[in-house]
Parts: sequence; C-alpha cells; structure tokens
Amino acid sequence: MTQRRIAVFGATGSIGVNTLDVINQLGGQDAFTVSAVTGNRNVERLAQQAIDHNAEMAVTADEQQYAALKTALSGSGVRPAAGASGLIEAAVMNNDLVMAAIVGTAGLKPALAAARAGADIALANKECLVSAGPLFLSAVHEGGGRLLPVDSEHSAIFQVLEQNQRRALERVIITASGGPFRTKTLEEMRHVDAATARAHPNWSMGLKISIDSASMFNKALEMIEALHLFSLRPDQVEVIVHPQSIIHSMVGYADGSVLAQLGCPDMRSAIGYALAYPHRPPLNVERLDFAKLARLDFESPDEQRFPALKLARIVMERGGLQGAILNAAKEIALEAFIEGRCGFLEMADITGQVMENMRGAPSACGIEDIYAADEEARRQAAGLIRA
Ligand SMILES: NC(=O)C1=CN([C@@H]2O[C@H](COP(=O)(O)OP(=O)(O)OC[C@H]3O[C@@H](n4cnc5c(N)ncnc54)[C@H](OP(=O)(O)O)[C@@H]3O)[C@@H](O)[C@H]2O)C=CC1
Ligand SMILES: CC(=O)[C@@H](O)[C@H](O)COP(=O)(O)O
Ligand SMILES: [Mn+2]
Repeated sequence: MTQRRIAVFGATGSIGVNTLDVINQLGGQDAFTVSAVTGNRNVERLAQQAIDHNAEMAVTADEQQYAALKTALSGSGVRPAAGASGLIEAAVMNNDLVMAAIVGTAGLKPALAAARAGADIALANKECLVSAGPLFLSAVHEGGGRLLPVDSEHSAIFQVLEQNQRRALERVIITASGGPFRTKTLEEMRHVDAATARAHPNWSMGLKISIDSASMFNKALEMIEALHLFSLRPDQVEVIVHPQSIIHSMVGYADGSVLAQLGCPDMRSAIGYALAYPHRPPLNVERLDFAKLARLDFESPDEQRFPALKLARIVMERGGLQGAILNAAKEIALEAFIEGRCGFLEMADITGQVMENMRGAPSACGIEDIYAADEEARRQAAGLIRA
C-alpha cells in the first residue's frame, strides 16, 4: 500500500478509536500520515491520540475546550484548533482519505468540505446521507474522491457488489440485531431507561447509536442511507432481524441468488476495508467459528413495536427534506430520552408528528434548505417534548 494522508473526524469516539487501531494494524506511520484528529469534549484523549499518531493538527469542535487542548499539547509540536473553522481546516488539508465518524448532523459540514476537496470519504456518519443524500453524493462526485461505506451493513453490501453484477441487483437485505428490546412488548418498552437501552446485545458502540439500535431508529437511518448510497428504489430495501449480527447484510440478484458478507461483530473489519480499499488487508480480529455458532436466526421486523421503520418508508417515498426532518427531530427526542425528559416510545411519536407537521416543507434540497428544515424540526420536536 502506498502511504496515504488521512484525517480522522470523531477520533475520540468508538469508530475513531477503532480507526486508529486499524491504522496501526495496517502499518501505522509507514502506511498513513495522520494530518488531523478531531473530537469534541474528550480533549485529554484527543491530545494523546494526536501525539501517539504524530498528527499535524488536533481539533476540538467545542471552542470552550481550546485552552485545555492547547495545554495538553504544549511542547508536542501538534497544532491545536477549535470550533467549526478548525474542523473545516482539517477537512481540506490535502487529505487522500477522511474518516467521517462524528456523531449526528454535526458531522455534515466537515464531511461535505472534505468531499468537495477531493478526499476519499470513509463514511461512518450515516446522518450525512440521511439528511443530505443527493447533496452529499454530488459533493463527492464534484470532488472526484470515492465514497467508501463504513457502516457495517453498507460495507457488507458494498463488498458483495464489488464482486458481482450491479445490473442484476434486485434487492438489498439489511440485517438488524433487533437490539436489547427485540422480544419486549410495547408496554414493557414504555418504561425502559437509557441505561437499559444502551446495552446492545452484540456491538460495542457510542451511546447514541446504541440507543438508536434499541428503538430501531438506527435501522431506519440505514434504510435511507442504503437508498442513497446504492441508488435504489424504496421497494428494493428490505430489513430482516438477525439477532446474532453475523451476517452484516445481503444482496439478492435477478437469478434468485442471495450473496452475503459475514464476520464477527467488530467494526475494525469494515473500517479496514474502507481504509485499505481496493485491497482486503490482513486484520487481527476474531475469526468466525461456525461450529460454535451452530445456528443463525431470522425474524420479520415488527413495525408496530418499532415504528421508526415505518417512518423510514415514509421518508424514502416522500424524499425531499423528510430525511433531514426525521433525523433532526429524532436527535432532539433522543437527547431528551437520554436526559430522562421523554419516554422511549415517545421518540418515534415525536419524530412522526414533526414529519407530518412539516410535510408541506419545500422540496428544494440545497444546504440552506437542509439546515432550515433541520432547525425547524428541532424547534418543533423540542416544543412537543415540553408540552
Ligand atoms: N460505533 C459504531 O460501531 C458505529 C457507528 N456508526 C456511526 O458512526 C458515527 C460515530 O459513532 P460512534 O463512534 O459510535 O459515536 P461516539 O459517540 O462514540 O463518538 C462520537 C465522536 O463525535 C464527536 N462529537 C460529538 N459531538 C460532536 C459535535 N457536536 N461536533 C463535533 N464532534 C462531535 C465525539 O467527541 P468527544 O467524544 O470528544 O466528545 C466523538 O469523537 C455515528 O454517526 C454512528 O451512527 C456507524 C456504524 C457503527
Ligand atoms: C455496527 C453497525 O453497523 C451498527 O449500525 C449495528 O448494525 C447496530 O446494530 P443494529 O442492527 O442493532 O442496529
Ligand atoms: Mn450499521
């Protein structure tokens, strides 16, 4: 592999830490120059990562943390930066590759800037495609870089499609673990708290995506993500509950064949595929033991207990700004749930209500329209929570 220049956005989070581990596994500074690492609140970890990986710059998105970051980096030779301008600067540092792993729509502007600057984008931040699918894809196209999915399901589909005929694709089948409440009744789910909801059965991930898995909002986002990423029609996007999370997703073809990508639930596999693309690098991750697994199970998703899936179908059919609206309202409801201000089931109620209220929003999808819809959806969702 030739040496490449990489910026890691969201370095202090779950994907970010795994990305830096994969960089080490792929040869560390012999394989990659780390131009920048970014974080938000965890400046101690950010500074240590920047020093360990000999980064040129470390950026905290939170301007209040700048002084602490500067102190932690003093004498290291790493340049500290902060805020939106710092993130944009890191995005356009002549990078070959950018890991987009900030959580939420906060990651959209830097990822757009990196795409426009021509870097390959390793995309973990699914919100970029949910909120701004066509705009984001145009930015990648204009910049001339490649879009390399990191989300495990989309990496699986991407890997299957690499070896097979795109023209014969009939459907994608996205697997879902079903989360910690897969077998709970609606009544039981009404009373769950964030500590229970964040306990994912198979994956070790950040707080927000873990709770989104429990409500299946994560799967809702992934349906919309797949629609844009693979240029699908809504009826070509299927979801199947697969509690073991061993099959990461599948593609069904015109001859009736279904091809799948399998592996232990470890994000370093999908990250490694994106970082080494088009090569498949050796990685020190656990190997599947089929005899030990013994069985793989499947169930139809239950849209009554997990209405987020229905909301995703509405977004896919309506298009326009509905993805941005769903995501923004969901982010506000999720924050409220984490803080104990809203119930688990209310997250979907609030999101669905805001989507209905804003159904007549203009269909233009420029960046200003997206941010206006995002802001209005947040305002409305906050109003519903207070009510
Ligand atoms: N974790 C996983 O296995 C998977 C994650 N994803 C997606 O990847 C993205 C990251 O997820 P994950 O790593 O789990 O999340 P984490 O919560 O673990 O990490 C989030 C990262 O974003 C930073 N951050 C938080 N808020 C802001 C902000 N306002 N501005 C800039 N940076 C911010 C955090 O900084 P700090 O910690 O310093 O505050 C941290 O570096 C999400 O979009 C998620 O859906 C997709 C598939 C799998
Ligand atoms: C690892 C990853 O890609 C997550 O998005 C994971 O798929 C979440 O699991 P769920 O299937 O429970 O949403
Ligand atoms: Mn996923």
